[in-house]
Amino acid sequence: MVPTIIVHGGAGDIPESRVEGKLKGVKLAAVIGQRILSEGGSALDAVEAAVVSMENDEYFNAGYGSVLNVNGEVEMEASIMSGKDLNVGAVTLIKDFLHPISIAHKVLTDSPHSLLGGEGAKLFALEKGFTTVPPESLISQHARAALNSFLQHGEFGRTEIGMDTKSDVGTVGAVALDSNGHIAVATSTGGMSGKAVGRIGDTPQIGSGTYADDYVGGVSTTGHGETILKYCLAHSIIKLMENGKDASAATKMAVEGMTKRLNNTAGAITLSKNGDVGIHFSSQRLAWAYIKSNKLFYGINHDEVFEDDVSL
Ligand SMILES: NC(=O)C[C@H](N)C(=O)O
Repeated sequence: MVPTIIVHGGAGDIPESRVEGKLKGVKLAAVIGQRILSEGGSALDAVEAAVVSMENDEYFNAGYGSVLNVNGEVEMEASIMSGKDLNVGAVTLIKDFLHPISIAHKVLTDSPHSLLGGEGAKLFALEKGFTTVPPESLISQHARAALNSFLQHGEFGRTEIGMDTKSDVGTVGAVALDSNGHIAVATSTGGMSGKAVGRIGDTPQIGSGTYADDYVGGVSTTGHGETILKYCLAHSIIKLMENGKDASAATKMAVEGMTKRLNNTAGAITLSKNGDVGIHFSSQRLAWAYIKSNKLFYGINHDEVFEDDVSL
């Protein structure tokens, strides 16, 4: 099996000033993940490493740079899934760790549970040796400005259709196929600016933000959480593929179907079990990148594909 990785850096109405930083970040994340795969590493390790790289980057709404809830606090969530055995790990309401995706991965490997939240997730992380960081150290200037703008003009629940909120975008995700034919998916987010304290979105919910099945493929989603979770967007795409659609057609059909039915936007990245790629977004933009046959493909606007040579 030829190993492949695809990553995204969030769907939405991404302002011009954030385009370059996001493209740089998704390209780097794809290279980091692909390096692990090309050395024979697992899809799970590759997607974690790709997401960790974007959690470190203030251009994304995950880890450092996460958007803020209505009280001005970071509350992050993440999930990871192994297509080999359908094992999952997810965390939510994480306030003081830099890498929620790594804690989610530990839940997958070291816990009998699938989703841990809040205080329990913190206890688990501490038990497993993760170190806390001061919550303020996760807050970027951009996230603060986004909350201020939300508090002045925002209406929670509208992304692009009907309302201009440029601040929520930047959830990150990765889907990888390794040389053993295993698929893994990871997704991580700070959620949405101005969300209620304790709000949980689509990202930690398996079938909505993340799904992986070696028999079919893997999907990571981004966009308006309350909409994505009603449609179980990631699993909707998997179902369409199971019923014969290719990765590209299934991704487009489910994202467009969700948008039509629920009048809100999202994006998704997909890999089939054979490594075929699907990318679709009903939002204005979605930053994405993938690597195939030593070529790095990437883009952010509709109908746009750039290509670079890549040396790993
Ligand atoms: N930008 C995003 O993708 C936000 C995320 N899906 C959420 O609603 O929590």
